[in-house]
Amino acid sequence: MPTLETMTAGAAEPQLERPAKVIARNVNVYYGDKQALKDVSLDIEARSVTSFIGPSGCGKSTFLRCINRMNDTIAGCRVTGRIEIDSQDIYDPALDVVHLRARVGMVFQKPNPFPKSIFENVAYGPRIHGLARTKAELEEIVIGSLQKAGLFEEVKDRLDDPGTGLSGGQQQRLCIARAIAVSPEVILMDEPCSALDPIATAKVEELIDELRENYTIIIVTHSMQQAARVSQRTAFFHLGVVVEDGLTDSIFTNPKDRRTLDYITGRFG
Ligand SMILES: Nc1ncnc2c1ncn2[C@@H]1O[C@H](COP(=O)(O)OP(=O)(O)OP(=O)(O)O)[C@@H](O)[C@H]1O
Repeated sequence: MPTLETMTAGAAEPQLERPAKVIARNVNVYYGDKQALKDVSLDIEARSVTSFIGPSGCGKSTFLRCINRMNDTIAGCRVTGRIEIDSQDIYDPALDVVHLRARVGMVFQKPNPFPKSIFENVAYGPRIHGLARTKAELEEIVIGSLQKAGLFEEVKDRLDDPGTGLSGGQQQRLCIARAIAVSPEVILMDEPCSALDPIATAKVEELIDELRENYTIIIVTHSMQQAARVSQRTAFFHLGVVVEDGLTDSIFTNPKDRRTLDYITGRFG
């Protein structure tokens, strides 16, 4: 573990190795009178995994929800500032939010398959977004998504069985298949493994590593080990601000801010 002495004060953080997919500038979020995020500015690298870490209540999920405008659905929640995906302002009033949420998929803490068959769970999104013209095309999307989510071999003989009958880890991979099925560009994952056992967690982490070739992934995690295992970049949140962000290795071995050091060495959180 690093000590304050080993921290290089003010060293310039390396630039992103790939273009930024998501750019946030001066984002503030309020729930009624309470400010949950303060002036957050962050670049999220394309086709890479970024972890959001930080103590409970510091605003990680709030910021995640800004990226697909899920906060719009929370009464009393107000967002200011600017967020762009591929240079497009996602808070532009003319933007189609349904289309945005297809581009920016989300996987939640608790696996939440629909009370439908395994097939229908994955087919639902492509159907409502009109992505398949024929039954064969729809089947192709469903099978391809289950394959990408590393689940197809385990469920290929029971696609008509209820999704809710799968194990927790399989359900989470089903939810990832469901997110992938509408060809998103960004996948947001809010503590996707916290309800899973270590073996199911390892499978989902392996999957995240494979998916980063094609998708920009942001994962909120309480596990610093998980952040270190799965992400190339990490942002540390504390009391509604992003204290620092950078390459995961540098955040964990050479943090620049005392608060990051205290968090990663377990002094709080
Ligand atoms: N729907 C909501 N209504 C009111 N306040 C909220 C709401 N959601 C979050 N908050 C508040 O905003 C702040 C940030 O919460 P948020 O859930 O984003 O933090 P977090 O870092 O994701 O926490 P955790 O790690 O515990 O999930 C907290 O003070 C929380 O109580």
